[in-house]
Amino acid sequence: MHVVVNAAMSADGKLSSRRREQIAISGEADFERVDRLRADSDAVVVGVGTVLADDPRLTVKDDDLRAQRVEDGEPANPARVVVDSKARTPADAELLEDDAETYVCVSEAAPVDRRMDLANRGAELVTAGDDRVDLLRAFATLQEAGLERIMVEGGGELIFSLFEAGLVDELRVFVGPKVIGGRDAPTLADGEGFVADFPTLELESVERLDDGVLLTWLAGGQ
Ligand SMILES: NC(=O)c1ccc[n+]([C@@H]2O[C@H](COP(=O)([O-])OP(=O)(O)OC[C@H]3O[C@@H](n4cnc5c(N)ncnc54)[C@H](O)[C@@H]3O)[C@@H](O)[C@H]2O)c1
Ligand SMILES: Nc1nc(=O)c(N)c(NC[C@H](O)[C@H](O)[C@H](O)COP(=O)(O)O)[nH]1
Repeated sequence: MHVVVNAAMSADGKLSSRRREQIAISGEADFERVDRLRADSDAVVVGVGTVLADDPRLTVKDDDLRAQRVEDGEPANPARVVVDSKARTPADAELLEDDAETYVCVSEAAPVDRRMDLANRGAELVTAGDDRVDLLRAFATLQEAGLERIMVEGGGELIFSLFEAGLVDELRVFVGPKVIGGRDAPTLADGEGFVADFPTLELESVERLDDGVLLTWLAGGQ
């Protein structure tokens, strides 16, 4: 399994505003790059915070990229995965629409009726962890289901936990030309934060894109 975390952050490191409203940080070229990365993935993963804030569809937008996947014997869209301890994904969420397979990873603490609602909407449920989704176990189950090329689209809580679990192989960050500010606005890695044993990265490439810069880092540098 290869896990790429992809996100767009403002020049001051925020993923969205303090109201958790989605903000276009990427320009056209970066959104096209994200679409190509989705098309090259077996699954696109988000946390339930992102589902509740943005209601994303997580499909490949470009018709030619979808057609190419089908030609290659793959489903038109990658699978979608929500990390959702308490099964809070709304039954009318866009990513439960039937344009791709959807996995919802829940914990034992998720109410049974909520799990049933999601199963009735066609979601594949993966149960891992007591109170919170155990990411190592959930990702192992996804791998068993044949999902090898994983793209994570955020948000900051999930990204932190993936670094904590040692699951990140690559980090691609578009740094865009906006200042969002706000001590409570989501950043690239939120959660508890590290106080020691900080994950380290090795810079793979730097690319000017739109009016910002795309940084590609590999996990496990000096
Ligand atoms: N700019 C970008 O590239 C980008 C991408 C995605 C999201 N966002 C923004 O990020 C915000 C949402 O991010 P967020 O940090 O609030 O939520 P998130 O998407 O990271 O989801 C976090 C939630 O996932 C659940 N969860 C279950 N198990 C977990 C685990 N082991 N570790 C961590 N979380 C676990 C918890 O309910 C937790 O609250 C929104 O404002 C959205 O617009 C921006
Ligand atoms: N790459 C990127 N640049 C941005 O400027 C921005 N705001 C996001 N935000 C990511 C967030 O998760 C969105 O919800 C999904 O990118 C929406 O996905 P859809 O279009 O619904 O498929 N992502």
